[in-house]
Amino acid sequence: MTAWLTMWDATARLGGRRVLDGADLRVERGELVALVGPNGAGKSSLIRALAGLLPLDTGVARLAGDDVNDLSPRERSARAVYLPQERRIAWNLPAMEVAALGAPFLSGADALAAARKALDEVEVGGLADRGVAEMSGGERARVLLARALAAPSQALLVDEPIAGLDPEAQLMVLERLRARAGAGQAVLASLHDLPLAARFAHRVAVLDHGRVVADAAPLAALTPDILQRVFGLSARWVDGPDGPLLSAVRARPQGS
Ligand SMILES: Nc1ncnc2c1ncn2[C@@H]1O[C@H](COP(=O)(O)OP(=O)(O)OP(=O)(O)O)[C@@H](O)[C@H]1O
Repeated sequence: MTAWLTMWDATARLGGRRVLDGADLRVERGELVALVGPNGAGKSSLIRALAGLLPLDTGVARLAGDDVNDLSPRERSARAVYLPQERRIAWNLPAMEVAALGAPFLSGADALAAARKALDEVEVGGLADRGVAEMSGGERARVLLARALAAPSQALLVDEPIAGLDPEAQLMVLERLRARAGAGQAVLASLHDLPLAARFAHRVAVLDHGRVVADAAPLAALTPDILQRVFGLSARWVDGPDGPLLSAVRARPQGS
């Protein structure tokens, strides 16, 4: 079966620096895949390449079997929506109107209905009429996530969807993303919280220097060896009542 999101042998440069270096990744519909890796590993670059926003030097990024660069904006948005890591919004629009921008190809009434549903989905329906410049960072992040969720799309490409959210909201968002996968979407989410990635993702892909160096069920991907080599952690997983917990120290503390 063709995976919904496919990246194969992708290389790309930014500012003369190689940011993807032979990256391979596949995400099927029905899967939540966590993309993890240290700062600068290339997670945002990989997600942007899949969204058609970062040109590849070699390799290919496909949405539902077609090269993303061969698709019109409308076709792209039907196949995958993109939540950027950047949470800035230029205009002080009400949350409802910002979320409705996620569904630009729906009629006005349908777009507003989709926006309302998406705001409720991430539990900020009560902020629908509030200007986004008058919100906290976490509230605004949830409105932007709602904008992505409002799109009638088959896949979600979400860059750090839980960054800046409180612990309860982090769990809520990951539950929602997992439910979206359960409903048949392909979901690729970059995450820094490894225990939450292990708990919620069907699969974890570990990116290091622009290359996917492990891609498997969470604890099969996040082995002690990978945690040491890629993340610089001396770590082990411990069974917790609600999921795996990571006991970790820096493998190479400064001055040692
Ligand atoms: N506009 C740019 N020009 C030049 N280099 C860039 C640019 N944006 C990112 N980079 C570099 O590309 C590499 C990959 O960055 P990217 O943002 O994809 O990493 P990331 O894994 O998402 O990091 P983080 O966890 O910090 O968000 C890094 O070395 C970064 O310094």
